[in-house]
Amino acid sequence: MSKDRIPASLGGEAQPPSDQAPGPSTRPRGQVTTRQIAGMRAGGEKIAILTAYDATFAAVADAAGVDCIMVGDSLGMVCQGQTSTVGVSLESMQYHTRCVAQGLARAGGGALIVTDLPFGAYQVSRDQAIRSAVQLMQAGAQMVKLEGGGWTTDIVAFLVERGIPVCGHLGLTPQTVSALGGYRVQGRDDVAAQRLRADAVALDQAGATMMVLEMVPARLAATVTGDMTACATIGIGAGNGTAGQVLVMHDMLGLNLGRMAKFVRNFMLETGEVRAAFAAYVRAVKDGSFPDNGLHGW
Ligand SMILES: Nc1nc(=O)c2c([nH]1)NC[C@@H]1CN(c3ccc(C(=O)N[C@@H](CCC(=O)O)C(=O)O)cc3)CN21
Ligand SMILES: CC(C)C(=O)C(=O)O
Ligand SMILES: [Mg+2]
Repeated sequence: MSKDRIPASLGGEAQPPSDQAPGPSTRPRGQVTTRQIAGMRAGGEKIAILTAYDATFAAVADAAGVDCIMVGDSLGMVCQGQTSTVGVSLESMQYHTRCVAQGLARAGGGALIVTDLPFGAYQVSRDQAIRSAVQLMQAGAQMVKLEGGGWTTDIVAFLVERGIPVCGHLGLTPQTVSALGGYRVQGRDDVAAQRLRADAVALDQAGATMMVLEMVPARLAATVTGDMTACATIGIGAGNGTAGQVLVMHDMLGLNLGRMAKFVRNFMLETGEVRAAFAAYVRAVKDGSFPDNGLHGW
């Protein structure tokens, strides 16, 4: 699906980069679909995403205009107080997905729900991956996200063929923090950059609708977002050349247990109120003013 460019008749004509901020979102009210995400990627409207883990915050983020809500396994860190995402269970992901889906249903919200497959729920086999993904879809997810390149291509294609939209995740993949040796920038040298580009193309061809690029050099993320792939690249600490952005909700509200990552902007400081902070984030992503720190020094 992601290989098919959206025809101009559906508003999918690619636009050259522009200094001018795009107008208000053309997304119709109601449920955001994978088709609309593909159209936004092709048409140049930036995709604004926040994480949420419960009904109330999900409904408030939706009302502020986020296109997707990610039920991230970061909940292990921000909700459960763990120091990594490695210990998060599939049951926890189901529970928080249900909370978010219920909140959106009750508020009449239409943001697309993307839930992380947690560590250990897709590494064993394609069988295990589809069973886990089905559990998340039945809990209310509308797309599942999994981390890694190379070896995941096969799993992504398998899920997509069976009707489960997939979001990839390359660069800093927190589930493999032990192997990576810490939460650090990825794809810096030529070999690592080439591997990331190859992984991105493979995920795109396997049918991924979206792809998170976490803590990679801005130039590399922008290259992957060019003609190389058709899927919607979503950056976090990856500059502003991606098709969209995501932040952990708590971070952009200025709330954290540990050290705040450099790529975070605290939207509470300029707004003083949660609803306004979410709205300011959506506006800043849509008009391209967040992130504003170019290469982030990496
Ligand atoms: N609250 C929260 N926000 C996140 O963005 C997040 C989570 N939790 N949990 C899952 C992963 C882990 N992530 C992280 C965790 C730490 C850094 C960090 O410490 N970055 C430093 C180091 C940079 C470097 O050494 O190159 C930074 O200053 O940005 C970044 C992303 C992103 N995800
Ligand atoms: C930050 C997003 C991309 C994520 O994976 C998470 O919240 O777990
Ligand atoms: Mg995650």
